[in-house]
Amino acid sequence: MTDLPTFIAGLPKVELHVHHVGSASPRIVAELAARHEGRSPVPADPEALADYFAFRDFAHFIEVYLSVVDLIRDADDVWLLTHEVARELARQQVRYAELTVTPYSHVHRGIPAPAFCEAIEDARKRAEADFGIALRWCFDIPGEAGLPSAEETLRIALDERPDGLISFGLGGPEIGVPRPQFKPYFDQARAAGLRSVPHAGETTGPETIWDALRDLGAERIGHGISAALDPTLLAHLAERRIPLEVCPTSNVRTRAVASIEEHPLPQLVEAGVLVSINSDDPPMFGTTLNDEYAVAARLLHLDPAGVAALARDAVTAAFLEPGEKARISGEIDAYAAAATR
Ligand SMILES: O=c1[nH]cnc2c1ncn2[C@@H]1O[C@H](CO)[C@@H](O)[C@H]1O
Repeated sequence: MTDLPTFIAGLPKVELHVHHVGSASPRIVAELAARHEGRSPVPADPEALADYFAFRDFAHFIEVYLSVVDLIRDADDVWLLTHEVARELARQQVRYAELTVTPYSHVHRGIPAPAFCEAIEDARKRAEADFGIALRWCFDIPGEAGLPSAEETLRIALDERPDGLISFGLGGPEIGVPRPQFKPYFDQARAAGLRSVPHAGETTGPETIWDALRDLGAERIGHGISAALDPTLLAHLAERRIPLEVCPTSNVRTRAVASIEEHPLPQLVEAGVLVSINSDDPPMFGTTLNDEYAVAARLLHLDPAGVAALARDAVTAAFLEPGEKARISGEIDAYAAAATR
């Protein structure tokens, strides 16, 4: 029997809640910072960068996040970031990932939408060829930029419509950014066949999750951890099999949760809610997807069979064609059977 970290490292997985810029490794950040020497507060030195990625609170996290977004100045930077993020996911045996990108933030910094979409699409196709990983895009609205960014994000999604685009999201701060105002944009995105996956209940209460369900037609919820405070919501999510994209270490590092021991993941699972485990912004939180599976295994007291079941739940929650779901689940079953023989 292999030890749990080794089992997790080799386990085929999917990742559903991971941010494009948030996945820039220290090496990539250093390379991008070096390209724009001196004009950024983001340190190029990996040691200094680890200290830079320490957040007083969620608002401070968003401020730091946007300083890394500033490093991405042209389509080449976009391509480099995307291809390297795919490499790191594939290294962790990720077969399929829904990567959240925020086109508004890059277009707003001078990268034309067609060039941005061409860069992510070319990197996506090259990553599939180079690493055997399937990437799909969630275009998300940076909530702090309000309705103008919602308008622009929807326009880019519908006008450019890159082949890999499958979903429409809403990120950034929740406090002071009520979900209902974004209903018209989610209505149009869903009418165009995009799946609805807003963040909600990360730094605010269950009512934000109810708003995301009722006003934005959410099919999955980004984070959604405050559902643990509302038994009616828990029952609703469980009965309707509405998945939560849980990112345990993220919630501790952004101070949304005081400590990993207090994370509500066990209550969510106990209530029968379908949960996927994700890394969110791994280098910024000093974690990896594999580390997040190890954290979940510890919090949920899982053995390898239990961890394999978590991986299968993420496949269930994915916006994947049924045949692809069956293929990846079959890989998980075969791996788990061999490893636990
Ligand atoms: O954990 C998170 N919660 C909310 N937004 C996030 C998170 N990680 C990265 N972003 C990103 O923050 C940017 C500014 O709004 C958005 O691009 C969003 O995708």
